[in-house]
Amino acid sequence: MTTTVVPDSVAPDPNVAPVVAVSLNDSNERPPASTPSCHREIVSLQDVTFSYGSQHVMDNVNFVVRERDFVGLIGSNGAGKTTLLRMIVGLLRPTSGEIKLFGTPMSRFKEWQLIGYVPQRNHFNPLFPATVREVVLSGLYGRRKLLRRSTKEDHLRAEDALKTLKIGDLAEKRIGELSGGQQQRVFLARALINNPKLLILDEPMSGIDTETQNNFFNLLLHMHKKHNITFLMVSHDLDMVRSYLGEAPRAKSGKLSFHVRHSHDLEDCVETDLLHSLRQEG
Ligand SMILES: Nc1ncnc2c1ncn2[C@@H]1O[C@H](COP(=O)(O)OP(=O)(O)OP(=O)(O)O)[C@@H](O)[C@H]1O
Repeated sequence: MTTTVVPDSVAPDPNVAPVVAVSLNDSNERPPASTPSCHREIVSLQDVTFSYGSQHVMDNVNFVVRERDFVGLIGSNGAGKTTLLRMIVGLLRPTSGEIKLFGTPMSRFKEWQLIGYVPQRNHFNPLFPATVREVVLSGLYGRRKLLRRSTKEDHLRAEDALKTLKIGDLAEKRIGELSGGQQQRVFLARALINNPKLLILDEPMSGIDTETQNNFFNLLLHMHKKHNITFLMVSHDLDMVRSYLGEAPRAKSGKLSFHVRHSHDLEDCVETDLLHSLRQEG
């Protein structure tokens, strides 16, 4: 099955426009000499500047996301949050500056399975021709494997992801028939299927009811605290973000604010298979 729901390539649209990066805490820029091996640099933004044509969006953004950080990216409408996430997942190219992923410059980075990405909510036509299972499976295919056939192991992983997100009973439904909250679960399952180290979420809670939002957020916090997942999440729900990440941003860049909380729950650097661990916990 080769259904691709999330666009895997976007023509870069270079251009103009500034904002200044101000680090409020230089511990973000300079790790202590004895940084443990499970606190490595996951995303490094170095003087990242971006414009769409003549429209400046951001200028000289510097920031580092470390392993086990939960980073909340806050900013007003049009501040450039989605644009920044799209650069980090390789869908847009910075006008200037450099992005490194897991210590490797973006141009040489190939391990895209380490990154799960849930874009801003799409509104699907109810007739969109993909089932929930196909959408989840498409998370495995990556950029270079779009045309490969799915294996038995792929299907087992999809099953795991569906059960973890409690959407197993929706597997054969068309994605467009689902409610907003159900669709968000499907896209989180799609992002989790590769057992990623970094999850990038663009307003994952928008348009879903408060109870579902709380459940969803608690699931994310659990993954952060207990399963070593690093998060970069855009959210407009300031109360929810601040309740976990604190009032004060770690860094500011123009209209963008980065709130950070580091997980210290597990001090060893044990690797776990996220889907299996979550299922075992029920
Ligand atoms: N494809 C595009 N072409 C031209 N301009 C764009 C494009 N996408 C976004 N922009 C503009 O770039 C700026 C940043 O947009 P972006 O979507 O990154 O902001 P955002 O912070 O995610 O906003 P929101 O909170 O509303 O989702 C906005 O002014 C927007 O109008």
